[in-house]
Amino acid sequence: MKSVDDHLSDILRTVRVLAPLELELERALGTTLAEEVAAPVAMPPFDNSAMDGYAVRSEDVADAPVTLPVIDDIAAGDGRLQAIGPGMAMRIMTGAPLPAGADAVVPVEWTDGGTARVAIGRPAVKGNAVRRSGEDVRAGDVVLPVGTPIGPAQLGVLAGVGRRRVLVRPRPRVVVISTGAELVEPGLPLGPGQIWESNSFALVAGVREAGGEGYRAGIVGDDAAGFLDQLDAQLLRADLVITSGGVSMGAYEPVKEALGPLGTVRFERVAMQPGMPQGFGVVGEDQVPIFALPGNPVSSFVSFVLFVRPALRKMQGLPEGPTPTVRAVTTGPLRSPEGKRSYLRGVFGPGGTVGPVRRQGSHQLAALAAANALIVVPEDVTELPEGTDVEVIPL
Ligand SMILES: Nc1nc2c(c(=O)[nH]1)N[C@H]1C(S)=C(S)[C@@H](COP(=O)(O)OP(=O)(O)OC[C@H]3O[C@@H](n4cnc5c(N)ncnc54)[C@H](O)[C@@H]3O)O[C@H]1N2
Ligand code: MOO
Repeated sequence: MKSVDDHLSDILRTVRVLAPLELELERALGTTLAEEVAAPVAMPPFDNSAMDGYAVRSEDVADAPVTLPVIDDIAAGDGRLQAIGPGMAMRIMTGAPLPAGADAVVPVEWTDGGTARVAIGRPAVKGNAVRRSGEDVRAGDVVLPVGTPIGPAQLGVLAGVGRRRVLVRPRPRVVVISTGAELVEPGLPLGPGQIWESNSFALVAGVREAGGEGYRAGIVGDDAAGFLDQLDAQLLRADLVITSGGVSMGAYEPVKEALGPLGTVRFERVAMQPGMPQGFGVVGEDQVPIFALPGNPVSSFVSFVLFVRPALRKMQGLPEGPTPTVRAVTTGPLRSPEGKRSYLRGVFGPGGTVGPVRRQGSHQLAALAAANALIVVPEDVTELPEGTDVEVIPL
């Protein structure tokens, strides 16, 4: 059987980072920066007041209390300003440009608030309540390097340095196709032998959380030709395809049947539990990567976390590597099949502990939903006593 690490290496070797795209700022949230962004001018672009108060020359208020004539009012946004001479004050608002000659702002709270003359109660030192030009960023400074994930604060600084459009690695568009004649859309009544389709909901949500755009392409029955038609139609809009079901050893395995003969998708047994049967390769003229995940709900979910999420990160230009883990100490004994790496569903407890949930079957979706972690048990370990230090993937 192939190891989990080898399978992930093959995937990351095949998957390519998406071509960059220029987007309006409003559409850039969740993408990754594909250019270095520098400030075209200093930020702030001019010296300005940090408070509402009075612009003064600090030497004129050094012996406060003093009273000075107020010769002008400066609001934020005011353009051309007269300079301030010795012994004068100007009323100034937060964000308004500091007039030439002034080197300090006296907050209004230290004064009588006068408009023609102002009584200043205490001295303000040079630079008091003044925000200097370039104090945030100097002209030409890089504010965001290539590869930065764009969140709210990064969007803020892009706009703050005057950008309207930005070059990014776009969100990967991912189509999820579920296969299985037994599957029914949730919300519709179940007939005999049927279950509600759930994998595509979890997978699309996982794609979105990982920074992609996920689309459910609906359910395909156990018919290879029908599956290929659906795949063909979906390839037009997909950077990546995920299928679930139809990859094991049964008599009706439409995904394996349809993709196997293409020769570009390999179906393998990976030494892991759950998620042993895995298909991966490329399809179509554009060599779109395709993951053929096993149908058991926990298996498809765990496969997503281990294999699809790292692929999506690479496509977005984010740092490559396996899904990160943390350490925790087990609160109960664990069992694992020999020769397979297990990903047991668990719950983090207080103080860095983790315990397995009670039901560990690949079909036990409710137990997965009750877990918040996958406990990793290495291939060569079959039993672990309580109190063992283990690797854990937070969910
Ligand atoms: N003889 C063998 N049988 C099986 C083997 C094996 O090695 N030899 N492997 C088992 C393992 S492990 C897994 S995992 C599954 C994988 O099966 P498939 O990928 O072919 O998936 P299906 O047979 O279509 O479905 C499996 C199971 O999951 C349910 N399912 C499928 N799709 C969905 C969905 N979208 N939403 C909810 N539930 C879904 C389906 O009803 C089945 O119960 O094969 C084992 N068998
Ligand atoms: O390996 Mo399968 O994925 O147990 O259920």
